[in-house]
Amino acid sequence: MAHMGSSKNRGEVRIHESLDELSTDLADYIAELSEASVKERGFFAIALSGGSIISLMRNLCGAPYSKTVDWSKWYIFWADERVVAKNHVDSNYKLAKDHLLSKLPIVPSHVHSINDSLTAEEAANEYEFVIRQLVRTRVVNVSEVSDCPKFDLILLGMGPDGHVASLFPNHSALEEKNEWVTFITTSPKPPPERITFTLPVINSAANVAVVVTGGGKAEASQLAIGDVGPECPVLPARMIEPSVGKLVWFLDNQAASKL
Ligand SMILES: O=C1O[C@H](COP(=O)(O)O)[C@@H](O)[C@H](O)[C@H]1O
Repeated sequence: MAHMGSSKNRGEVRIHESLDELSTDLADYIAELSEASVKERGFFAIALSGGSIISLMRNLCGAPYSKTVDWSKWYIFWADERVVAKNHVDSNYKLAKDHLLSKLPIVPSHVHSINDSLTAEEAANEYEFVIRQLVRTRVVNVSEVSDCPKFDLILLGMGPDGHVASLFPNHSALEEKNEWVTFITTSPKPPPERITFTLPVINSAANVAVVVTGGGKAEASQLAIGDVGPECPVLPARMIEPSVGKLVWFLDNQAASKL
């Protein structure tokens, strides 16, 4: 049974006793948001991350979701991507394709990944252009309070250093206010070249979920969600503050052990 709570201005916090329980809750949450978005707008625009979150979404591939979710209305994006070939072991696209997308009846033309033949800067610019076209046709909604896209759901993981998407602590990409998608060539976690949604885009989403598991992330979880003093470092994960959207944290007991 998950413990639910809220942390001052840090959204809803769901703490799970096991990874199985977390996966079940995460699949239910995503399916409910999909149903609500399709009913309201006719589309479900979801941005994925790489890393551990993909295997934690595994329950979506089975019953009842294979029958109850309207997969034809899903449009897939990435909150961040490593600038490597699509068949490279480091590719977030490959990870999602191998373990999730290939098992779901998603329309291939609804899957929007980066162009892997470009430089990081070109790939970021082109990806932003693609998103702009889809905002124009309202496949991706637009924010009422910024000129940013309003994704129905952005799913994020968090590294032990508190990074989310490819927004790393003390990196200048955190300051980007104008671009929707930016690029970095100096990621402290390999591979070095990446593209990433910027904070304004993440904070304009209708829903943001951050999924964090394992004791190695307990300290960062405390700094990202807990009551901390002004002397504590402000991690990128703490900068996730949707302006009108809803923020939900999915933690296991170990990641939540210092909250
Ligand atoms: O490099 C990345 O790391 C984060 C966190 O990954 P995790 O395996 O620790 O959950 C991930 O969310 C991001 O998409 C990825 O590019």
